[in-house]
Amino acid sequence: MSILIKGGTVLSSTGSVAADVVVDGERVTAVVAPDSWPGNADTVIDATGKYVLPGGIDGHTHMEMPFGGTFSADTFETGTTAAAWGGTTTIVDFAVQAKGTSLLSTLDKWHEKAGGNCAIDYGFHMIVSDVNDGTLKEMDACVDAGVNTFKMFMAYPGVFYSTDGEILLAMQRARANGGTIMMHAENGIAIDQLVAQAIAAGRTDPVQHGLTRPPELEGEATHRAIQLAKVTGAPLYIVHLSAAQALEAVAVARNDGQNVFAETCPQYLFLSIEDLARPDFEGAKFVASPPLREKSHQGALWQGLRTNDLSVVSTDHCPFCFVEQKELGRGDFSKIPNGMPGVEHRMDLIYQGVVGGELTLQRWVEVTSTTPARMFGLYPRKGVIAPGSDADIVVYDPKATQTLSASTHHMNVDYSAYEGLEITGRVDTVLSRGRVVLDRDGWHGAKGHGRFLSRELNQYLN
Ligand SMILES: NC(=O)NCCC(=O)O
Ligand SMILES: [Zn+2]
Ligand SMILES: [Zn+2]
Repeated sequence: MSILIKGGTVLSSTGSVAADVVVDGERVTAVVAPDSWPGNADTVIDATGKYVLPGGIDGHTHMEMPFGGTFSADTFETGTTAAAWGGTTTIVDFAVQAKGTSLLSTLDKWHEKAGGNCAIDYGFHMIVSDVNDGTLKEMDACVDAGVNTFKMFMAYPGVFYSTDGEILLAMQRARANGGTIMMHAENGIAIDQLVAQAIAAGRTDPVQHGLTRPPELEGEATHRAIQLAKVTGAPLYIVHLSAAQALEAVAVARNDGQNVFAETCPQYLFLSIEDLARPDFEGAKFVASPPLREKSHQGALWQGLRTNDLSVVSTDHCPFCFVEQKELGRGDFSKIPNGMPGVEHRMDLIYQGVVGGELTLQRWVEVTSTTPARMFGLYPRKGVIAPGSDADIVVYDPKATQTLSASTHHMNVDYSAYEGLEITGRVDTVLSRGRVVLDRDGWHGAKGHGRFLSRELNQYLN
């Protein structure tokens, strides 16, 4: 089955060019000057006036994640389908080690959950929540199994939290086996005290979630994680960075030549603590950790994306329904399941940065696709349109407009964090490994099309 995508502007992280793209089977076979391909394709996609870009890679999602006594609402099927609707053709989700269990049994469990259910390709990171001799040894086996990124938590004492000593041990192991430690950097010990004080004083509304997790405690934890990484020589990737103080710590380390990388998420660029403060428990829709910040942080984050101190935009997609799930924390904000939906809107929202002059087109592609591909060991199979690459391709209409809404999105969650937001740009057609999974006629994908990606090591280091 061959496909010719003709008449479009092909984007990469380094430039844009008028070109036609030829796909044969699952791969790109040629990128040629307009109208120069002599062959006859089975299917021709007219991309006139549109961008043709490598499919998005969302390196931070949580499908069916156990959290706070419930599970995030998207299954691997619904979540990967929604991702594709938004122009994302690869996700890297998190397998979650429960305390007292092994990493390899955890990995088996996540393979069972995702296998045969994903509409697009997927990989796994491993959440390490129980550091012991067995776990440390198993980290090597995870690397061999293509899961070489290990998320640890300085937040959530009693749940996912690791002590500084445990983090140090895991970093030493990652230093030895080529893995990368991903860090949820918030000072959970201090935060828990602030949370207990708020509850005792009767301050129980969702906005307290933000007020008890001040940006200084993200900045402090980020700095501490960076120092532990420096002592051990391990590479470090800060996940869901939200605060200017944390960005400053990352920038200092990078200027020093340390292998520290960071991602932010659309919610920190577009939403704020004012959303957490919405009345009638509406703020619960916006409870995620780190919390939404004052708007003053947003300019620093956009700047960080330009300077590459923030190299990746992921979503931290972790949806919980407002009715039934967020409800668990009515009367006690600390019981609201942490997380927000977003996997469907990342490409569109970051494109607003292009529309608004914050980012170039090339940088849009770089932070949403090419850098995640390199960071998570998938390049050049993913993250670029070039001969030999997987034909994960998005045809994007830069002039179309759309209004984001729960009534039209495809995520399995009963609200949109961006309800009513009018934006410019829209996904037109998406190919996943050469299969047109959606176009203007609708959905043509299928659960089970997505394959597990055994990933190479971080390509910025190896
Ligand atoms: N971010 C969040 O609130 N929920 C998902 C788990 C995590 O990434 O910490
Ligand atoms: Zn986290
Ligand atoms: Zn997360």
